[in-house]
Amino acid sequence: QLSTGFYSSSCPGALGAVASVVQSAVAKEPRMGASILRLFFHDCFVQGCDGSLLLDDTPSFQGEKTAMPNNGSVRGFEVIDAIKVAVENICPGVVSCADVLAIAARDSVVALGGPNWAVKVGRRDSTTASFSGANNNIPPPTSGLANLTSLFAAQGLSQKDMVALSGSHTIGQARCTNFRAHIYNETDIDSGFAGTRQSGCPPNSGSGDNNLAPLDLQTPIAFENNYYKNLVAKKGLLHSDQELFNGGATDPLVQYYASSQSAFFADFVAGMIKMGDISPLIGNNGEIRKNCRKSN
Ligand code: HEM
Ligand SMILES: [Ca+2]
Repeated sequence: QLSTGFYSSSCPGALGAVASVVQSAVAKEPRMGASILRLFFHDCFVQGCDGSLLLDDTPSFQGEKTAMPNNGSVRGFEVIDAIKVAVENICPGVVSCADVLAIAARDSVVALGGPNWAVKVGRRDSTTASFSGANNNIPPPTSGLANLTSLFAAQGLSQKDMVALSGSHTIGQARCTNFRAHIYNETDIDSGFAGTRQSGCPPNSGSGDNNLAPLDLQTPIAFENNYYKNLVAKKGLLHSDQELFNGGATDPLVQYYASSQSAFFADFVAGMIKMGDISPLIGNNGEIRKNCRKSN
């Protein structure tokens, strides 16, 4: 079972090494903090938090990177590689890639002004990945509230965890292809905001698909509760975002987080710890990869 002190004697420098690489990466490009946080989510929802997402495709191995939610979208693997090199330099063969990702996700949130918490570690790395799991388990931005709730429930996460973890969309960017239908065809959106986003995202698919817009219109590189304030103002960028405040069961929780950043931070931390507990490989299961991109 995972614990916060797992590396305290085997690699006391691990936490500091991860933090320092994350801090310089985020200083260089603040969006990287968002990208790393998302990697942890996309890892944990497929076979648990086992580093499966980090494995590269080869001619004889299909990984998760080209699955629908990841293809052309996930980023930050070079930073994970750099962290792994730094950690291998101080204690070779000790710290898993799955743990590197869990710690880096926390450090990314902290680097952008969010809450801090003690990360549970002791995960080992998978030798397998699941392309179909990545396609089926990670919610698409077209999801409605019921679908979002059931995809989180399938991972042992509650609707409250789902709403709190979605506050991650207070940082980072999304591509036009993922919010086009919401800003052109839907009515649960502030019309001024829809117009603003339409100007950077052409209406026809195939044109401007990869144009970026911030998930939080005001402060996409600061981790606070603005995401929920946006939802209350009908300024959620993704269809799935606005589903959390669209006349359904989660409206009161969104309003609560919009009014209390400390309540959001507390529930976000609880959700991150719960998500980090999804099906870890422990004991003799899995391995400690030397290179996060391939099994040993
Ligand atoms: C609730 C269901 C969720 C859906 C439907 C969803 C969907 C998406 C989509 C479509 C994007 C934009 C990707 C692109 O356009 O390339 C995105 C970005 C992002 N997501 Fe989520 N997400 C969800 C939950 C989460 C959770 C639980 C986390 C973290 C704990 C998270 C963290 C992020 C971050 C930080 C970004 C920005 C990444 C960057 O700028 O590189 N999301 N999400
Ligand atoms: Ca995984």
